[in-house]
Amino acid sequence: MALLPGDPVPKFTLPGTAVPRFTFDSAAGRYLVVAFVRADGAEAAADVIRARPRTFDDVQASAFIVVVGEDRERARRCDVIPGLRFLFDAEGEAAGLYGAETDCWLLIDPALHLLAMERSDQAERMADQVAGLAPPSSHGGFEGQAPVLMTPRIFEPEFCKALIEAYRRQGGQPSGVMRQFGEETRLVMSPDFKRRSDVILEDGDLRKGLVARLARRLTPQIEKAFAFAPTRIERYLVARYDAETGGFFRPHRDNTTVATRHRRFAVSINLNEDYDGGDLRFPEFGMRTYRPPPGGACVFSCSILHEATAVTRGERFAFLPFVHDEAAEKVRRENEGALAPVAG
Ligand SMILES: O=C(O)CCC(=O)C(=O)O
Ligand SMILES: [Fe+2]
Repeated sequence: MALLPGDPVPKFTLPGTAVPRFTFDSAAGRYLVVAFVRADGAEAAADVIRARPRTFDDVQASAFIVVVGEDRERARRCDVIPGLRFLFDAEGEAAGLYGAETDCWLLIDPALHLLAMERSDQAERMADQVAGLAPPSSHGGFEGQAPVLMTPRIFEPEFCKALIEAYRRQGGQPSGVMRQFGEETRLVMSPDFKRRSDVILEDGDLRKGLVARLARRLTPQIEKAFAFAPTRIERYLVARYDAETGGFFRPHRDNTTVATRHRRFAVSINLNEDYDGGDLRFPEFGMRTYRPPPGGACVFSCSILHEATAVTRGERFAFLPFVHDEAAEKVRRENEGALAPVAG
């Protein structure tokens, strides 16, 4: 089926110059220009972008030159950060998803929907057009707003304090990210992508207290906002991001590996407020940030792109479970075999 303007664009993951796997859809939040080219056209395509550094600055727009087929010059290709990245589609997999011949330029909106598709003779015109487009946050003609639930007073102040104390007692460990390698889902450390320390709560009374508060105060709100009734909690996890390490979690989705496919909604309940930065942002839906008050929750679909911005002063504590239902629990059981045993 041919891709038409307005359609969501297919997702793909390809190697880049600096990373073995670049997840294209994590670049949402700015206009994206994607050029599918053969190796012999790659530098000419890159020149179109390099000539416009003020447009391709990773704020207004980012460009991807996708080299389809063999590329003998691959080792010599240079990204220009911000703005320009090469991706290598040796098997023509991504080009195939787009029904793209190797002379195809796409303009994609910040929410990953197609705006225009052109041949390379129109590339300069397309690149010029990007400079004049509305800021990414208001690309639809209105200020973007993420489909998230912000709801206060899930935990009372004393309970927030008790969770922070439990964190300090147990001591946080640097936390990793889930990645898919073939059939296996592995937990890997990636300090450029996520910088945070976590505790999985062991205290039975605290766990009971958590379940009771979520069931009484949060579940009804989720049912009302999303017509979804969670029955399961995953991860009794208290996280700490701090200013010393500039703690952050870069844009990601929570259900992209086999062993995490069952996740439905992510919950961020802030436990304190004496810090700067450390806000949530949903780049597909604008650049405004979301910060639940202490004890309050931000609930969002595990499928939407989200990030936790860097903490620049103090420390941020948050309780960060995922919730799902019985149908999703079946999916979890089917897929739990994919999870690689954690080493050590
Ligand atoms: O810091 C947050 O509130 C969000 C954390 C997050 O996205 C995650 O743990 O997957
Ligand atoms: Fe997340």
